[in-house]
Amino acid sequence: MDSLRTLWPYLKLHRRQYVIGLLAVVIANSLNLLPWYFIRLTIDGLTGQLDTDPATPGVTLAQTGWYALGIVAAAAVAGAFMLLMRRMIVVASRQTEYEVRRDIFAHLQTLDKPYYDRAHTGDLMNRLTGDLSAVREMLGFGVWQIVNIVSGFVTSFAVMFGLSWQLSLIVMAVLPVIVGVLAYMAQLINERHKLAQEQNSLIAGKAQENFSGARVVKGYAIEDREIADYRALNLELLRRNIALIKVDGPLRSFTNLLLGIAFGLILLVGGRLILTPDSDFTVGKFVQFVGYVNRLAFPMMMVGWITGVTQRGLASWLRLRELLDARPLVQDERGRTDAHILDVSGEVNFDRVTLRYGNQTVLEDVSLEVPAGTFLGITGPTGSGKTVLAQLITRSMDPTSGAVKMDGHDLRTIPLTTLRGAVSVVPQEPFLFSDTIANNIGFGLNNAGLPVVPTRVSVVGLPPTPEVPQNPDPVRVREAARLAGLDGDIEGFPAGYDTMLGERGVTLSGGQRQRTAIARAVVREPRILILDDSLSAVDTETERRILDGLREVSQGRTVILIAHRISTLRHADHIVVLEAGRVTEQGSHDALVAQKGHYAELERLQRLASDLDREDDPVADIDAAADRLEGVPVPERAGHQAQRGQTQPQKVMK
Ligand SMILES: Nc1ncnc2c1ncn2[C@@H]1O[C@H](COP(=O)(O)OP(=O)(O)OP(=O)(O)O)[C@@H](O)[C@H]1O
Repeated sequence: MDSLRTLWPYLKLHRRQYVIGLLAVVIANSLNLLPWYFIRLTIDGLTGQLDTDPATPGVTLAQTGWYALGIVAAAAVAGAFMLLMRRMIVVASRQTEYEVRRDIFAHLQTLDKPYYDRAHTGDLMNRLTGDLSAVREMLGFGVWQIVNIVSGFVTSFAVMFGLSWQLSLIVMAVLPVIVGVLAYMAQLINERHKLAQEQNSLIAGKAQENFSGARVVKGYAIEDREIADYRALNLELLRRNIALIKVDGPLRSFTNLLLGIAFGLILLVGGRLILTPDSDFTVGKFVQFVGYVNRLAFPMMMVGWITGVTQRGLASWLRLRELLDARPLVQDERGRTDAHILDVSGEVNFDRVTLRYGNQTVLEDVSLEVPAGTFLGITGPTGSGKTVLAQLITRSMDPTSGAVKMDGHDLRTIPLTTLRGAVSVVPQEPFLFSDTIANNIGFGLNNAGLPVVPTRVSVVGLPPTPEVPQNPDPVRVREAARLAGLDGDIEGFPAGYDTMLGERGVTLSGGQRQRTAIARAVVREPRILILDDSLSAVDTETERRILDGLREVSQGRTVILIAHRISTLRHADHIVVLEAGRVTEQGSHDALVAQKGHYAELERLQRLASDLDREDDPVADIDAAADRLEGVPVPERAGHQAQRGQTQPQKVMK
């Protein structure tokens, strides 16, 4: 019931269609009673039962012609009403499917990273396809058949009782047993269908992961294991599907037997009624009655099936509701979010921030002040909390205690659209779409001027499919590509900026992917640009070009660069070293080297490594590449003294 209530907002959009469609079903059902009536008149006429004079036939050829015409006319009109029903109910179910799909997709867009970290893509896909189809089937074919069955039973029984109450009682005695057996069967089918659906989700998830991780599978040459795993899942699906098929075997035979018994009894009692002297039960009436019983057989069989369709539809709707009811961990809150904050300058402040996942403390008592326009470097051992620190700035999650602030506003008071419009992140593992490289770079630009998509589609004729503009400003795209050091590579591609990437086009190298993601972030001209280990896959020469670009970008912007390579960080205004979630060192490159802590050790090791490399490849020499940067105007570096284990806020000076 509750699931029906939540479906109502969608159903009520199509109330009119459902009412007209259902009336059409009832009318068609009533009209379908007529042919047997005309047959009865003909038989009774032919057998002389309508005539008092046995010497002449009780029906003329002309009359038979009219009856035949009546049968054809009834069939034609009933057919027209069935067409009307399809036009109304089946179309309404398709429209509802469109609306639910549209809403779920739009809602999924509002969910955040933690949701997608937990969700299985295969399962989401399965819900959007399999479950949505099950709901559509319930709302279309299901609704139609329920009304068809109910009106079929009511109209048929009304006439059948008029013909013979004795025969009607026989049918009524057998009918509930058959319907009960079929309903039980439907329940079994439903349970087993659910098991099969769950297995389908697992299979979809496995295939999706395998396709996404194809490189890893190939790299480790574990195709055979993958095939075996998939085969096991597939076999289990087959087993569950066979169990599903097996449900109705013996039960269907049993209902057949019951029907046979019912017809036997009808023949016996009906024959006796006809043969009883002075009885008004004629052969024609008997044939008409049997015709109606036959007509009931189909809806009877459908009862079980429809129960299954309805149960499946409702269960699927509940699964879809789970998607619609999911809420992002982080969202705007009435009373807390200040809608007046429309822009931020880029100043970030961590005020005694601690973040815990369960029992694990990921960040502890982190305090940091980053004035707008700072070039901030973050380094530290793997797992020390660098990414998490950056994620707090985009409010992927909220701190367990303390506060992250921008321009003095707690992030929780800044509208998410303002915040996410102000910050661009280049993630560690960039994702590229199967689209042109220009569209991949300009991905974040096309949010304005989108076509208005109708919320409801009309029954007669559909509006044209809206064209979503896909041409981000080419000048900005080229400039971003230049800043990311990608322009040279793109010019070498077959179709330049229109080169397709991914499944339908060229495959980019790791470094090219990283630079595409950097260009994508830069093109939006964000107030705060965060690069999470985004230069790890490029050589030092390319790194130098990107850093040059970032220097240009960083004029008036805050750039936060997470990196393991000292060469990447050395010219940052301020560098923070994280260890086990705590800020253990911070200051300028020179100050940190002088401090002889973790940073200085890292610098020494990397310098030694590059000294060794230099003999083979002078370009790979990190220091040499970094030295070339000396010609680039570097803003005055942070002038404060770094302190080891500092937890008090540190002002980062430009
Ligand atoms: N969603 C999460 N749930 C639980 N733990 C998490 C989650 N995200 C991160 N962590 C944990 O937080 C810690 C810090 O992770 P983080 O990704 O910030 O490390 P990092 O310093 O960026 O490492 P790397 O240099 O390897 O990228 C790790 O121990 C990680 O396992």
